[in-house]
Amino acid sequence: MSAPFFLGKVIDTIYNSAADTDTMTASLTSLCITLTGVFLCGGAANAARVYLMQISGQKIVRNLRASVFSSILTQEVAFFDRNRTGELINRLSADTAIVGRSVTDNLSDGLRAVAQAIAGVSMMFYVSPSLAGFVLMIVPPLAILAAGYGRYLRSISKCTQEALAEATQLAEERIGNLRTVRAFGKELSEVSAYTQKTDEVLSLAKKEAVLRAGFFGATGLSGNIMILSVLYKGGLLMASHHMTVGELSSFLMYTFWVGISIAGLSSFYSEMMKGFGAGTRLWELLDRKPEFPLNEGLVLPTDQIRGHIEFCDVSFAYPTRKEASIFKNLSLVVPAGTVMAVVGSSGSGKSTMVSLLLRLYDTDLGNITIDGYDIRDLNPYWLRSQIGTVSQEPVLFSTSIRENITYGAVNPDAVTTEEIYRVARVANAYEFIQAFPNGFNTVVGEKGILLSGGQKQRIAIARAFALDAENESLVQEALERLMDGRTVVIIAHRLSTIKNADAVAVLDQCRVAECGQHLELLSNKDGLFRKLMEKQAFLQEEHSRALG
Ligand SMILES: Nc1ncnc2c1ncn2[C@@H]1O[C@H](COP(=O)(O)OP(=O)(O)OP(=O)(O)O)[C@@H](O)[C@H]1O
Repeated sequence: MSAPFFLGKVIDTIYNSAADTDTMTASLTSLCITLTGVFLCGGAANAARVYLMQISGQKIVRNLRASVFSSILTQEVAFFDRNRTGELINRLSADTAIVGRSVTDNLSDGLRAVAQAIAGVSMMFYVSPSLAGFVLMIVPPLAILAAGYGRYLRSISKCTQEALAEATQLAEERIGNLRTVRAFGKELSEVSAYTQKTDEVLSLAKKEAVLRAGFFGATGLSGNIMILSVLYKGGLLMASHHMTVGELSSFLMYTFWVGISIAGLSSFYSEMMKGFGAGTRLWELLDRKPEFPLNEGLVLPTDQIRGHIEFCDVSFAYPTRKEASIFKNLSLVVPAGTVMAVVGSSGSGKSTMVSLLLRLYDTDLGNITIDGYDIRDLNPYWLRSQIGTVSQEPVLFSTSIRENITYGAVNPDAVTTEEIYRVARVANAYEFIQAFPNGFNTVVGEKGILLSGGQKQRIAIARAFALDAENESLVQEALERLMDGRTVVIIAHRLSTIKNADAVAVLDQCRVAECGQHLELLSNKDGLFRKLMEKQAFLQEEHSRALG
């Protein structure tokens, strides 16, 4: 007996031999045994399917997260001027989770629904091709409806993720800067701003719910239409003796089965479209090629580097503000082994010079050379590893002091405790670190918030030392040791720092307006440097008067 007819034949037997109790009992028993067997096998197969899909789905999510994170970290710095942290974090956590869900539970349930639908439809065709053809006429309009619904759901899902990203961005920024929010007493207004953002998410969720309800209603209705058409057309076929009661009953069962599969399929389809919507933003990020490479280009032998820096006719504007020129034909020479102090009014481009030297951005015109090599030909990763940076506001990570110091090393795991102690001593940081109850294992808090400004700077100096393995005067002394035997560019505000420099460059009007030794520049009464220093002396005087 062929399989698709099995149930039909069983029903026919039961129907035809209703009077024959023995045959009926035998038939019912065989039906029960068969169904039990099917259930047991189905149970085991189901368990295996769910387990395998879960594991492979989680692996997909893990790989997706790692690829997205790697893609984010390799983008050029200008990318981060355009994309905000909270939004990127949202892509990494929420978007990947949605895509993950659509490829784990959902894909597994979807595959089962597809298999069930294929089996059911094949059975229907096997039992009665003409009836199956008639009943399945509902499929083309349903497919058109599904296509429209899918497209709309995808765009709603994308909008929802974007709204959610904005809410996350707001939360991330305000929580990260809670001290400022509190200082200005803005807690309540920030809460209402956040609620407003999440309201957008809610209204999109409502739209999605309406859409989903409509689609699910339509698929449910199509199931009912299929049953009704089986009863109608099947009834006619039976009346004209083209179908037996058993065949019609089994056909009806397969139709139910296909109806249930369609409900499962529509749920799968909805989740998949939602996943696609969230995924669009992820694929954009994954496919994005950084504007310049991270680890390609010339690597010079370390013993050949002298550190002669030249800015030649450099013109530059930030990519996000192309119309505002920062430099126009700026030229500056910093001879190897010398200390150059760069001064200028606020916003004149001092930090920008350092960003260009580190090749965080490329110049628009002109070039920057180190020992005659254009930095665009050098491997950026290697270039940065040759430059130690100590910032006025050093950024520490919320790990231990030990980890923050070794972060500067090429291979942090290889740095010994003795080396860490040595660099900490040179940076004048050893004493205060050891005074903490947990010493070098003290966790510094987010962005080093649990330390004072001077302590943060000294740890940053130790970190810059690790590269090659209570206050201003200590920082200054530590800096002097760091500068020994190197070419140094200092962005200086204080005369005390400028005094120790071999030369001073004054930035003004997008170029180097004055350059020379500080005494020489000071002697020029109408010079910019003189004016800047007079202003600073005046401000310092004001400041001490206000304090005292
Ligand atoms: N990432 C950026 N995108 C767009 N514009 C920027 C960016 N960073 C700085 N700028 C602008 O470039 C100009 C120079 O900034 P820069 O930080 O180099 O000045 P600075 O001389 O170091 O200032 P300060 O003494 O106040 O620290 C400023 O007008 C600033 O607004």
